[in-house]
Amino acid sequence: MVELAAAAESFRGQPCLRLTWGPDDSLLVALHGAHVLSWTGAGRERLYLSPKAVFDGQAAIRGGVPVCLPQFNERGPLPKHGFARNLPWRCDGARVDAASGDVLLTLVLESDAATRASWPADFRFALTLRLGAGRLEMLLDLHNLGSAPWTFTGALHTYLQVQDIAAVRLQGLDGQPCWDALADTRTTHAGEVRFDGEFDRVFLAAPAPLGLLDGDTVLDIAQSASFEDTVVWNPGAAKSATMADMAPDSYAQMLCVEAAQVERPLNLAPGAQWTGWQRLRVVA
Ligand SMILES: O=P(O)(O)OC[C@H]1O[C@@H](O)[C@H](O)[C@@H](O)[C@@H]1O
Repeated sequence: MVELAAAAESFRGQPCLRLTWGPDDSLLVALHGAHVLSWTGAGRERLYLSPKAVFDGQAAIRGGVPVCLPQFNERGPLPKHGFARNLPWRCDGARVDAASGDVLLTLVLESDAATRASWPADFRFALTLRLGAGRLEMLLDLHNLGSAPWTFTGALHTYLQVQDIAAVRLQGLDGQPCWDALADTRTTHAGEVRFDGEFDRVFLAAPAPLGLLDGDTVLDIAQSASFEDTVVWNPGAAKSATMADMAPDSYAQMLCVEAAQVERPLNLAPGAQWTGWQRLRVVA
Protein backbone atom coordinates (compact mmCIF):
# COMPACT_ATOMS: atom_id res chain seq x y z
CA MET A 1 0.00 0.00 0.00
CA VAL A 2 1.30 3.44 -0.96
CA GLU A 3 0.11 6.45 1.02
CA LEU A 4 -2.07 8.88 -0.89
CA ALA A 5 -3.58 12.28 -0.12
CA ALA A 6 -7.34 12.40 -0.67
CA ALA A 7 -8.26 15.87 -1.93
CA ALA A 8 -10.06 18.08 0.61
CA GLU A 9 -13.22 19.71 -0.73
CA SER A 10 -16.20 21.50 0.68
CA PHE A 11 -19.74 20.58 -0.36
CA ARG A 12 -22.66 22.76 0.80
CA GLY A 13 -20.35 24.01 3.56
CA GLN A 14 -19.40 20.54 4.81
CA PRO A 15 -15.79 19.26 4.84
CA CYS A 16 -15.41 16.39 2.39
CA LEU A 17 -12.72 14.23 0.82
CA ARG A 18 -12.49 13.18 -2.80
CA LEU A 19 -10.98 9.95 -4.11
CA THR A 20 -10.27 9.64 -7.82
CA TRP A 21 -9.45 6.64 -9.98
CA GLY A 22 -8.61 7.55 -13.57
CA PRO A 23 -10.76 9.98 -15.58
CA ASP A 24 -14.14 8.26 -15.10
CA ASP A 25 -14.33 7.22 -11.46
CA SER A 26 -14.44 9.32 -8.32
CA LEU A 27 -16.22 9.59 -5.02
CA LEU A 28 -16.96 12.37 -2.58
CA VAL A 29 -17.43 11.61 1.10
CA ALA A 30 -18.45 14.02 3.86
CA LEU A 31 -16.73 13.68 7.24
CA HIS A 32 -20.19 14.22 8.77
CA GLY A 33 -21.45 10.65 9.10
CA ALA A 34 -18.67 9.26 6.82
CA HIS A 35 -21.41 9.86 4.33
CA VAL A 36 -20.61 9.08 0.68
CA LEU A 37 -22.36 11.86 -1.26
CA SER A 38 -21.40 10.96 -4.79
CA TRP A 39 -19.95 8.04 -6.70
CA THR A 40 -19.18 8.59 -10.35
CA GLY A 41 -18.67 5.07 -11.68
CA ALA A 42 -17.58 4.57 -15.29
CA GLY A 43 -18.39 8.20 -16.09
CA ARG A 44 -21.90 8.42 -14.63
CA GLU A 45 -23.30 9.43 -11.23
CA ARG A 46 -24.62 6.27 -9.59
CA LEU A 47 -25.92 7.61 -6.26
CA TYR A 48 -28.96 9.74 -5.54
CA LEU A 49 -28.54 12.85 -3.41
CA SER A 50 -31.71 14.80 -2.66
CA PRO A 51 -31.66 18.42 -3.85
CA LYS A 52 -33.31 19.25 -0.51
CA ALA A 53 -30.83 17.35 1.67
CA VAL A 54 -29.86 19.27 4.81
CA PHE A 55 -26.16 20.07 5.31
CA ASP A 56 -26.05 21.57 8.78
CA GLY A 57 -23.43 19.25 10.26
CA GLN A 58 -26.03 17.67 12.54
CA ALA A 59 -28.97 16.20 10.63
CA ALA A 60 -28.63 13.01 8.61
CA ILE A 61 -28.06 13.73 4.93
CA ARG A 62 -30.84 12.51 2.58
CA GLY A 63 -29.25 10.43 -0.16
CA GLY A 64 -25.79 9.06 -0.86
CA VAL A 65 -24.84 6.34 1.62
CA PRO A 66 -25.84 6.98 5.24
CA VAL A 67 -24.03 4.69 7.68
CA CYS A 68 -26.75 3.47 10.04
CA LEU A 69 -25.14 2.32 13.30
CA PRO A 70 -25.36 0.97 15.94
CA GLN A 71 -29.11 0.58 15.44
CA PHE A 72 -31.22 -0.08 12.36
CA ASN A 73 -34.36 2.04 12.05
CA GLU A 74 -36.36 2.14 15.31
CA ARG A 75 -35.37 -1.31 16.51
CA GLY A 76 -34.00 -0.08 19.82
CA PRO A 77 -33.83 2.92 22.14
CA LEU A 78 -31.46 5.07 20.05
CA PRO A 79 -32.51 7.74 17.53
CA LYS A 80 -33.77 6.24 14.24
CA HIS A 81 -30.92 4.49 12.38
CA GLY A 82 -28.48 5.16 15.25
CA PHE A 83 -26.15 8.10 15.82
CA ALA A 84 -23.19 7.36 13.50
CA ARG A 85 -24.76 9.24 10.58
CA ASN A 86 -25.15 12.36 12.72
CA LEU A 87 -21.57 12.63 14.00
CA PRO A 88 -18.28 13.83 12.52
CA TRP A 89 -15.89 11.00 11.61
CA ARG A 90 -12.14 11.54 11.05
CA CYS A 91 -9.95 10.55 8.16
CA ASP A 92 -7.60 7.68 8.97
CA GLY A 93 -5.62 7.94 5.72
CA ALA A 94 -5.84 7.16 2.05
CA ARG A 95 -3.68 4.74 0.07
CA VAL A 96 -3.21 2.93 -3.22
CA ASP A 97 -3.37 -0.86 -3.31
CA ALA A 98 -0.36 -1.58 -5.52
CA ALA A 99 -1.64 -5.04 -6.49
CA SER A 100 -5.03 -3.91 -7.86
CA GLY A 101 -4.43 -0.19 -8.42
CA ASP A 102 -7.55 0.53 -6.35
CA VAL A 103 -7.56 3.66 -4.18
CA LEU A 104 -8.77 3.41 -0.58
CA LEU A 105 -9.83 5.83 2.10
CA THR A 106 -10.67 5.04 5.73
CA LEU A 107 -12.85 7.10 8.05
CA VAL A 108 -13.16 6.41 11.75
CA LEU A 109 -15.59 7.12 14.58
CA GLU A 110 -14.63 6.26 18.16
CA SER A 111 -16.66 6.32 21.34
CA ASP A 112 -16.40 9.39 23.53
CA ALA A 113 -18.29 10.90 26.43
CA ALA A 114 -21.14 12.01 24.15
CA THR A 115 -21.70 8.59 22.57
CA ARG A 116 -21.38 6.87 25.96
CA ALA A 117 -24.14 9.12 27.30
CA SER A 118 -26.64 7.56 24.86
CA TRP A 119 -24.98 4.17 24.29
CA PRO A 120 -22.66 2.85 27.01
CA ALA A 121 -20.13 1.12 24.77
CA ASP A 122 -16.47 1.55 23.88
CA PHE A 123 -16.05 1.16 20.15
CA ARG A 124 -14.14 1.97 17.01
CA PHE A 125 -16.19 2.07 13.80
CA ALA A 126 -14.16 2.28 10.57
CA LEU A 127 -15.51 2.68 7.06
CA THR A 128 -13.07 1.90 4.25
CA LEU A 129 -14.03 3.02 0.75
CA ARG A 130 -12.29 1.21 -2.09
CA LEU A 131 -12.58 2.69 -5.57
CA GLY A 132 -11.62 0.98 -8.82
CA ALA A 133 -12.72 1.09 -12.45
CA GLY A 134 -16.54 1.05 -12.31
CA ARG A 135 -16.42 -0.39 -8.77
CA LEU A 136 -17.05 0.86 -5.25
CA GLU A 137 -16.64 -1.23 -2.12
CA MET A 138 -17.73 0.09 1.27
CA LEU A 139 -16.39 -1.95 4.16
CA LEU A 140 -17.42 -1.47 7.76
CA ASP A 141 -15.16 -2.68 10.53
CA LEU A 142 -16.61 -2.60 14.06
CA HIS A 143 -14.31 -3.18 17.01
CA ASN A 144 -15.31 -3.58 20.64
CA LEU A 145 -12.63 -1.65 22.57
CA GLY A 146 -14.30 -2.06 25.95
CA SER A 147 -14.50 -4.66 28.69
CA ALA A 148 -18.22 -5.38 28.24
CA PRO A 149 -20.03 -6.90 25.25
CA TRP A 150 -22.35 -4.77 23.12
CA THR A 151 -25.03 -5.48 20.57
CA PHE A 152 -25.69 -3.76 17.27
CA THR A 153 -27.84 -3.68 14.16
CA GLY A 154 -27.22 -1.38 11.20
CA ALA A 155 -26.94 -0.80 7.48
CA LEU A 156 -25.08 0.75 4.62
CA HIS A 157 -28.18 2.62 3.45
CA THR A 158 -27.24 3.11 -0.22
CA TYR A 159 -29.43 5.45 -2.30
CA LEU A 160 -28.96 4.39 -5.91
CA GLN A 161 -29.82 6.86 -8.63
CA VAL A 162 -32.34 5.53 -11.13
CA GLN A 163 -33.80 7.08 -14.28
CA ASP A 164 -37.39 6.03 -13.60
CA ILE A 165 -38.42 3.92 -10.61
CA ALA A 166 -41.49 2.66 -12.50
CA ALA A 167 -39.23 0.94 -15.04
CA VAL A 168 -36.62 -0.40 -12.59
CA ARG A 169 -36.18 -4.15 -12.10
CA LEU A 170 -34.25 -5.57 -9.16
CA GLN A 171 -33.18 -9.14 -9.77
CA GLY A 172 -31.84 -11.79 -7.40
CA LEU A 173 -34.39 -11.80 -4.56
CA ASP A 174 -36.62 -14.50 -6.04
CA GLY A 175 -37.36 -17.10 -3.34
CA GLN A 176 -36.03 -14.96 -0.47
CA PRO A 177 -38.06 -14.67 2.74
CA CYS A 178 -38.95 -11.07 3.54
CA TRP A 179 -40.72 -8.88 6.04
CA ASP A 180 -42.96 -6.19 4.58
CA ALA A 181 -42.65 -3.24 6.95
CA LEU A 182 -45.75 -1.53 5.51
CA ALA A 183 -48.14 -4.47 5.92
CA ASP A 184 -46.20 -6.08 8.80
CA THR A 185 -46.40 -9.44 7.05
CA ARG A 186 -43.84 -12.12 6.30
CA THR A 187 -43.77 -13.65 2.83
CA THR A 188 -41.43 -15.29 0.36
CA HIS A 189 -40.70 -13.05 -2.57
CA ALA A 190 -41.33 -14.40 -6.06
CA GLY A 191 -39.74 -13.06 -9.24
CA GLU A 192 -37.95 -9.77 -9.75
CA VAL A 193 -38.85 -6.73 -7.68
CA ARG A 194 -40.80 -3.94 -9.45
CA PHE A 195 -42.00 -0.67 -7.93
CA ASP A 196 -45.40 0.98 -8.25
CA GLY A 197 -45.71 2.74 -4.88
CA GLU A 198 -44.19 2.86 -1.41
CA PHE A 199 -41.97 -0.16 -0.81
CA ASP A 200 -40.20 -1.05 2.47
CA ARG A 201 -39.02 -4.62 2.93
CA VAL A 202 -36.31 -6.49 4.81
CA PHE A 203 -35.17 -9.53 2.79
CA LEU A 204 -33.03 -12.37 3.97
CA ALA A 205 -29.86 -11.63 2.00
CA ALA A 206 -29.56 -13.57 -1.25
CA PRO A 207 -26.57 -15.89 -1.80
CA ALA A 208 -25.55 -14.17 -5.06
CA PRO A 209 -25.25 -10.50 -6.10
CA LEU A 210 -28.39 -8.60 -7.07
CA GLY A 211 -28.82 -6.95 -10.47
CA LEU A 212 -30.36 -3.50 -10.81
CA LEU A 213 -31.71 -2.97 -14.32
CA ASP A 214 -32.52 0.66 -14.99
CA GLY A 215 -32.96 1.89 -18.56
CA ASP A 216 -29.65 1.31 -20.31
CA THR A 217 -27.69 0.71 -17.10
CA VAL A 218 -27.03 -2.44 -15.11
CA LEU A 219 -25.50 -2.42 -11.65
CA ASP A 220 -24.32 -5.47 -9.76
CA ILE A 221 -24.89 -5.21 -5.98
CA ALA A 222 -23.07 -7.63 -3.70
CA GLN A 223 -22.74 -7.82 0.07
CA SER A 224 -20.73 -9.85 2.55
CA ALA A 225 -22.45 -12.87 4.10
CA SER A 226 -21.86 -11.17 7.46
CA PHE A 227 -24.68 -8.76 6.59
CA GLU A 228 -27.62 -11.16 6.91
CA ASP A 229 -30.33 -8.89 5.46
CA THR A 230 -30.95 -6.66 2.45
CA VAL A 231 -33.35 -3.77 2.85
CA VAL A 232 -35.11 -2.39 -0.22
CA TRP A 233 -36.83 0.97 0.25
CA ASN A 234 -38.59 3.55 -1.87
CA PRO A 235 -40.97 6.04 -0.22
CA GLY A 236 -43.30 6.33 -3.22
CA ALA A 237 -44.93 9.58 -4.38
CA ALA A 238 -47.23 10.30 -1.43
CA LYS A 239 -44.63 9.79 1.32
CA SER A 240 -41.91 11.54 -0.69
CA ALA A 241 -44.16 14.62 -0.87
CA THR A 242 -44.40 14.73 2.94
CA MET A 243 -40.65 14.51 3.56
CA ALA A 244 -39.08 17.93 4.10
CA ASP A 245 -35.69 16.88 2.71
CA MET A 246 -37.04 15.24 -0.45
CA ALA A 247 -38.31 16.94 -3.59
CA PRO A 248 -41.80 15.81 -4.64
CA ASP A 249 -40.38 13.69 -7.47
CA SER A 250 -37.32 12.38 -5.55
CA TYR A 251 -38.92 8.96 -5.17
CA ALA A 252 -38.88 8.48 -8.94
CA GLN A 253 -35.11 8.91 -9.15
CA MET A 254 -33.90 6.73 -6.28
CA LEU A 255 -33.93 3.24 -4.88
CA CYS A 256 -32.31 2.22 -1.61
CA VAL A 257 -30.71 -1.22 -1.64
CA GLU A 258 -29.09 -1.64 1.76
CA ALA A 259 -26.61 -4.19 3.06
CA ALA A 260 -28.08 -4.56 6.52
CA GLN A 261 -28.19 -6.40 9.82
CA VAL A 262 -31.75 -6.07 11.03
CA GLU A 263 -33.54 -9.21 12.13
CA ARG A 264 -30.83 -10.63 14.38
CA PRO A 265 -28.89 -8.16 16.55
CA LEU A 266 -25.24 -9.17 16.71
CA ASN A 267 -23.22 -9.34 19.89
CA LEU A 268 -19.57 -8.30 19.98
CA ALA A 269 -17.51 -9.58 22.89
CA PRO A 270 -14.76 -7.39 24.40
CA GLY A 271 -11.91 -7.15 21.89
CA ALA A 272 -13.96 -8.74 19.10
CA GLN A 273 -14.30 -7.31 15.58
CA TRP A 274 -16.96 -7.60 12.88
CA THR A 275 -16.66 -6.62 9.25
CA GLY A 276 -19.30 -6.26 6.57
CA TRP A 277 -19.27 -4.80 3.08
CA GLN A 278 -21.35 -3.82 0.11
CA ARG A 279 -19.85 -3.76 -3.40
CA LEU A 280 -21.33 -1.92 -6.37
CA ARG A 281 -20.09 -2.73 -9.86
CA VAL A 282 -21.12 -1.14 -13.12
CA VAL A 283 -22.01 -3.83 -15.63
CA ALA A 284 -23.46 -1.52 -18.29
O1 LIG B 1 -35.86 8.82 7.08
P1 LIG B 1 -34.77 7.89 7.52
O2 LIG B 1 -34.56 7.89 9.01
O3 LIG B 1 -33.47 8.18 6.80
O4 LIG B 1 -35.21 6.43 7.13
C1 LIG B 1 -35.52 6.15 5.81
C2 LIG B 1 -35.97 4.69 5.62
O5 LIG B 1 -34.88 3.84 5.84
C3 LIG B 1 -35.15 2.48 5.47
O6 LIG B 1 -34.00 1.73 5.71
C4 LIG B 1 -36.28 1.94 6.29
O7 LIG B 1 -36.57 0.62 5.88
C5 LIG B 1 -37.50 2.83 6.17
O8 LIG B 1 -38.51 2.35 7.05
C6 LIG B 1 -37.13 4.27 6.51
O9 LIG B 1 -38.25 5.10 6.34
